[in-house]
Amino acid sequence: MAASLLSLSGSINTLRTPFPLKSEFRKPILSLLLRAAPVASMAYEKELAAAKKAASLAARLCQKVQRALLQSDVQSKSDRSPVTVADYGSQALVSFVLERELPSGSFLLVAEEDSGDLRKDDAKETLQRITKLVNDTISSDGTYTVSALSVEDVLAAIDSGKSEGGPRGRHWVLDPIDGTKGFLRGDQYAIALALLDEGQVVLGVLACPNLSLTPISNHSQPSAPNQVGCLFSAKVGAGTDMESLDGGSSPVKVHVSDIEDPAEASFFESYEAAHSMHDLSSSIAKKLGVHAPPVRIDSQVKYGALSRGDGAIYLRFPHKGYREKIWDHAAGSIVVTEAGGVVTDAAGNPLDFSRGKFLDLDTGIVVTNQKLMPQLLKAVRASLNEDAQSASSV
Ligand SMILES: Nc1ncnc2c1ncn2[C@@H]1O[C@H](COP(=O)(O)O)[C@@H](O)[C@H]1OP(=O)(O)O
Ligand SMILES: [Mg+2]
Ligand SMILES: [Mg+2]
Ligand SMILES: [Mg+2]
Repeated sequence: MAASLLSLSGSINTLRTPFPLKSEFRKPILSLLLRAAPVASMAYEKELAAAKKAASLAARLCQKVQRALLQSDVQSKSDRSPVTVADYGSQALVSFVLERELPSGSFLLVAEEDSGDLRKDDAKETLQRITKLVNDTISSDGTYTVSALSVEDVLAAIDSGKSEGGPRGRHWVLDPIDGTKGFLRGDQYAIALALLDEGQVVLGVLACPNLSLTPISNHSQPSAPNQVGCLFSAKVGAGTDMESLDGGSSPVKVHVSDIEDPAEASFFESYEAAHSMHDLSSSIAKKLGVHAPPVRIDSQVKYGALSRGDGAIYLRFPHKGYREKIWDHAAGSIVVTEAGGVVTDAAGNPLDFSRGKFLDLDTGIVVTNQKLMPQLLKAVRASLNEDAQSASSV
């Protein structure tokens, strides 16, 4: 309940409460929550600092692997082994850092990877590589005086991520590399880490090693190498910050686009057509009156870019049968909502992170600012109806 009340973000219309709330009660409850806001801004401070450190270190490991992958002329880009090494290495590092930075209390982590395949006989070499990468990254940071981790330590750290989540207690939620396809292409990917408290996302961090600090208006726009690498962080009731991943810039508050006219808006969608129905997005954008072509980016980097107003809308409509996982949206959604945006499913319901590993969604995920959301949901409904009608007439 306390965490639910602390999840004050955005407008009264997007306020999530653990019980149905009639509209006439929204105002008094909002003012109550506003009075509680200073408490909210002090909460989770240690946890946020630990999450930023964990995601930054994991990003360092991933960058090293991606650089080696792109420079190698032997390894084909379709070879999944480098990404496997980086996924596991990133997960082990995040779990290592969180456990050291927050030693008190039980540590529960819901994460994408587990050590099953790594314990097989043919994975010995891969496991050695991961262990070396993790140890090298820890010693490059220099803040932990621990002896080198053994392969068993690394396996145990990866397996800390076996929590199932749910509505009770605190659970960290991790995607060690979100946007595997982008990672392999040398494009965008993110390390996405969030904390759930009593089923609510209370903080989130997105490390985006290939995102430029300056706004992107088009995916293909190159940026100077020294301007690349962003860290977004958000805490309930405290807004969203962006800083450079290398620590070379101070955090700045970011805000979603304040565009009210969809004709001026641009929209993000998955780079991969297999991850989201591009036809449906273009039909929605057309109905809404959006002129600009879609900006296609991999991973939760889309949430980060949207939180600083690079684009105004994010549309995600996975193909039938795909079930969204909480680690693919927990960090991204709080980064956007704390920057003033709204994240809902296609029916306009807020995302519910309290049901375990999966999100129980109506059709898709839509993200925009508060002004555009009503029009966007109307266009979404119209396009989905058309889609259903044409499917039934075939
Ligand atoms: N068939 C699929 N449909 C939708 N999303 C997918 C599918 N396969 C993997 N994903 C996940 O979608 C996210 C990236 O999608 P996008 O870049 O299109 O936004 C990633 O979390 C990716 O997992 P992973 O974390 O393994 O990369
Ligand atoms: Mg993912
Ligand atoms: Mg992943
Ligand atoms: Mg994956």
